[in-house]
Amino acid sequence: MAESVDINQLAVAAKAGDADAQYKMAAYLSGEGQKDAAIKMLKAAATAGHLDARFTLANFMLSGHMVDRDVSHAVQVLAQAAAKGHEAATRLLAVLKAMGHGCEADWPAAVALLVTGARQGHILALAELALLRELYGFNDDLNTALLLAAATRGNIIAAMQLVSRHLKGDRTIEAGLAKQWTQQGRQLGHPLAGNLLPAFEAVEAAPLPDPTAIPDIPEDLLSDLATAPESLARPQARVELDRPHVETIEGLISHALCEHIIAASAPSLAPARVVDPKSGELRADPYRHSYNMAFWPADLDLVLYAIGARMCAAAGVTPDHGEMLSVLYYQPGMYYGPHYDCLVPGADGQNAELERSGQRPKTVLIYLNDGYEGGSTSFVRAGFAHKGGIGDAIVFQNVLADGEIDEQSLHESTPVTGGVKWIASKWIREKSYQF
Ligand SMILES: O=C(O)CCC(=O)C(=O)O
Ligand SMILES: [Fe+2]
Repeated sequence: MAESVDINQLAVAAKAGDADAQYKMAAYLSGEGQKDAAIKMLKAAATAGHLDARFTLANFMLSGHMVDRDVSHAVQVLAQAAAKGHEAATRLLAVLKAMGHGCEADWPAAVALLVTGARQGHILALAELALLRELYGFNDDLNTALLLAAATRGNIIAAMQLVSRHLKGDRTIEAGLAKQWTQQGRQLGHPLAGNLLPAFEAVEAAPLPDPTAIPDIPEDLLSDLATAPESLARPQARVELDRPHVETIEGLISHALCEHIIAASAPSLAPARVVDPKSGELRADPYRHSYNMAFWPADLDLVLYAIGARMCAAAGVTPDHGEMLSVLYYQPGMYYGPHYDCLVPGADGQNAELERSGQRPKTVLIYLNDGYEGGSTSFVRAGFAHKGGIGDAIVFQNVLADGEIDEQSLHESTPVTGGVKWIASKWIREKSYQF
């Protein structure tokens, strides 16, 4: 059998010290369920300097999959791979430096890694640098050039950002290319592409432009982005209700950033599930009839991290108090039944959670799209319902001043009756969130 010959050859090469063969052998052994042998191979490849092996090993150490969890060691291994220009390692290291996960929090160092990646032509870094600059209030030709460079190198998120701008009257790309990228977006499952296609139905497709050169990224760009995202100025909050305490903030983030959250979350959305307390198995959640996902550190990018930090700031806490940024997606008929976001002492698993990171005193939501019917955030006892526009936030308090659950905070998402609803959610903890 061809495969077994390949594996035999691989095993021989791995034994002889070929790092690439060791890396491939590790994947094969892992697939065969030989965990210990797989990890030994992976470590051998990483020690020999194989960059993908270092990145994979760091991811395992970060999550505790296959090896003991060791976040600070993961950071060291990522730093070694990033120093040699490994794209994914540079990107993940930037997020961990921003979070201070396994290392000291160092926002300027995180930004410097993003800029280094962009200068090296890393596709995601080019797109993310443009979006981060937008979050910092810079909307200029450099952003357009960064998005264009990412899009022409095949990044569909950047391409769809330019399509979306085109629909708002920006003529960086012409209609034929907008159509072509939208069709690609649809094939790749970009969540916004399907809806946009009719806008270009009558247009002739154009050939792809040649990949443009990497734009010049000036040195002073670093100082433009040096302020930590939680310290940036924010639009004024408006108090909507005293009990529960509800505030709204118009335009906490821009439309383009909402589109980025939607696009980044879509591949991981799954129907909401709960663990059945009797069988211990996952089953459909009777209260939560929506699709959802959460961005764990390895799924984040610096833009998403900065958005999360901004949400925490809107709740008056530092970023470490926020749980993972989550996204909820409701199709017609879907809803999130009446619930409290705060933890209930004595409920299964919640005592340990309360002990670890304290209560969940506040919730921050950002409305990511509009044009749907139904789907308001409704405080069922307080008789207050709200539906924000794109990029608007709502911040509400789940507990009273004495820390007890505020029964008035019982809330729901009413059923969506037309179109689809996207929302980003961040639950805020009393103490630094331990995960
Ligand atoms: O979708 C909504 O409006 C509510 C979401 C929510 O209650 C939550 O994420 O805790
Ligand atoms: Fe909630």
